[in-house]
Amino acid sequence: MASSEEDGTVEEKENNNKKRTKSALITAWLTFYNIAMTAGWLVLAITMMRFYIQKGTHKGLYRSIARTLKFFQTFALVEVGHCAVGIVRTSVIVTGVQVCSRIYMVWFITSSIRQIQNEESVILFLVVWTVTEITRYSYYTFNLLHHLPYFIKWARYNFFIVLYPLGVVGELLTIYAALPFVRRSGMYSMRLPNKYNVSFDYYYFLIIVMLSYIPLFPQLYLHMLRQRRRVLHGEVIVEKDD
Ligand SMILES: CCCCCCCCCCCCC/C=C/C(=O)SCCNC(=O)CCNC(=O)[C@H](O)C(C)(C)COP(=O)(O)OP(=O)(O)OC[C@H]1O[C@@H](n2cnc3c(N)ncnc32)[C@H](O)[C@@H]1OP(=O)(O)O
Repeated sequence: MASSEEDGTVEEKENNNKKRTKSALITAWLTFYNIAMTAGWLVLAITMMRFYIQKGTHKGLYRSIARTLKFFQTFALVEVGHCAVGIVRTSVIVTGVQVCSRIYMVWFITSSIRQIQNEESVILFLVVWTVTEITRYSYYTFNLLHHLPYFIKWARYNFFIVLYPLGVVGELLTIYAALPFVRRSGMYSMRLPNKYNVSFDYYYFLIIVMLSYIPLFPQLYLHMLRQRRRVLHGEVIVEKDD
């Protein structure tokens, strides 16, 4: 009897130790990840500012940051993994839509179509993303370190009110600017007849992507407004399971 009680206690202690080690490893990984991402977006911000100050124009700016942008934006896929394995309390769907739409914007629109890289709309979404991400990742970092300055918390849950719609405007105008080039070049499209007997028109796909903002954006925006009420005003929000 005594020995089984002792076993129970030893087992409990071992389980608690394992849980503590796991939680410390997760915190260490998330802290590293968030610091790396804050640094990445800070590098992008500084590179963009330096480019503009030195050249006095936004033309050529996208090309100068394309590699770094592709790297850090694509690396954000890790975040979908964080949600999927449950190490952060965020919906896989919300994060997935957010991250994938950005990666799509970078790889399959802006980087693929050189003719649109100097559009003002590209600069608009780049500036908006950069401010958002520096704020968001520094919020997560300070939060994990239990030293969160109030202005970062405030910025994380207020900036998006203006930045989110501005980012969407920048993205939509960029896709719109891409349409004529996509139509003319027939890029990423498959015309019949072909050996797979499949037809795909990237031009119409882009129009569908633009239309998909109509149902998706309000949901993401409302999600952020609910997060804002929860974090800044302490409201208890019961969300549907995504
Ligand atoms: C084929 C392609 C098709 C494409 C189709 C396109 C349609 C797309 C339409 C929509 C378009 C959107 C485009 C995006 C544009 C922009 O980004 S514009 C820029 C402005 N944007 C914003 O300001 C919003 C940014 N988005 C978000 O913040 C997202 O909603 C989010 C990234 C998914 C985060 O939301 P959420 O996690 O729910 O909120 P949080 O409050 O931040 O986190 C909840 C809890 O989880 C913890 N946490 C999350 N991540 C981390 C982390 N990395 N490290 C540590 N902790 C993390 C966080 O601390 C919270 O914890 P608690 O406080 O304990 O609850």
